[in-house]
Amino acid sequence: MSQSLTIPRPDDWHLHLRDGAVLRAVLPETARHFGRAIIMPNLVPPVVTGKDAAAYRDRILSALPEGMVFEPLMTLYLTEDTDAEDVAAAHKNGLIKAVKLYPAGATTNSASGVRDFDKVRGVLEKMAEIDLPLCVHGEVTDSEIDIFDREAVFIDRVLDPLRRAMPGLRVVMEHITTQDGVDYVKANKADLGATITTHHLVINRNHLLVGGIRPHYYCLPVAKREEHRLALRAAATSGDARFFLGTDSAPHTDPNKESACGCAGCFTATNTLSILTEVFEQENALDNLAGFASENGPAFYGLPVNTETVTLTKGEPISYPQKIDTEDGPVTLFDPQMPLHWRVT
Ligand SMILES: NC(=O)N[C@@H](CC(=O)O)C(=O)O
Ligand SMILES: [Zn+2]
Ligand SMILES: [Zn+2]
Repeated sequence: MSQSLTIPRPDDWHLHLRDGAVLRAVLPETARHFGRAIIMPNLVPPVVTGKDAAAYRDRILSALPEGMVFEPLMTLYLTEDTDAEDVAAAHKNGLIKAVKLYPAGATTNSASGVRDFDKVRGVLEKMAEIDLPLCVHGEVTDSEIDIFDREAVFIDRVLDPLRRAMPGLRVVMEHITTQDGVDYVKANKADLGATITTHHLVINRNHLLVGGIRPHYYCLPVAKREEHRLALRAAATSGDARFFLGTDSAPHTDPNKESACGCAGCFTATNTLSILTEVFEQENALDNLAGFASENGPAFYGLPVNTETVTLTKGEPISYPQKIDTEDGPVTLFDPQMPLHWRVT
């Protein structure tokens, strides 16, 4: 007997589309299944001003194939020179849905991020006033902090003090990877949410390092111990509305991944929904998939749930490409190392 599940069309609350040839190749992979996505601004150079975001949105919409419907939800990259009035104007005219904070040096293309939090105080105060959420890459960058501890240390040293200093600022902890992240969200109110990626529900650090180093499992924040993966699975499938899907699908071409100094990022857009459904089924939580993938994100961002639906049908394991070709070179798709039985129809 075939089993099927219909949910509102999902959205991706953390997505990297890049630009140019890679944008053209990866955009359909997301637009096929997702209605909207929060578009990360870490281009080179980054999307800093309202003007940059408007131009990037136009490039995304021009890259969308005929007949596909997709709404990019734009963000601005917070720098120490960001102008609070420009942010407010871009929010007022509906262009942006969030501002993104990268601690300088924390991840791919984060060099223009924030070093001195005093310099962005004015912007954060304005955001609290106009109720514009701050999305945070939550890792400290201090060289003496072990990479596996950087999220937990960020919560204590940066995030918690920042939230205390900015009451009223709504924050999304992006791509949480630890029990500490889960606990911190749970201990707070609905003004704090967190996105969880597909791949962090599937891999732990052994997948990355045992039996040979696997560059396509390297992302930031780096996958942690198994107990943390289990905490993320519990949070994502729990039905708690403060947790929602942000795939962090982050394409890099193979030469940039399979390198002596490979880039961080897992590309998951193509098979994300099938993987997620498999995970929710394994956790006996198929009833909570709609919340995680389609409802909790819009609720946090104050947007309507998509009215269209997608149906997932269970059957023989599906096939999907190993790589997506782009004019800049191939991009390897995330391999969940398990058969996927749920097809999106
Ligand atoms: N997640 C990643 O490993 N990489 C992202 C940046 C980010 O989200 O930190 C990227 O832009 O490639
Ligand atoms: Zn990040
Ligand atoms: Zn990201």
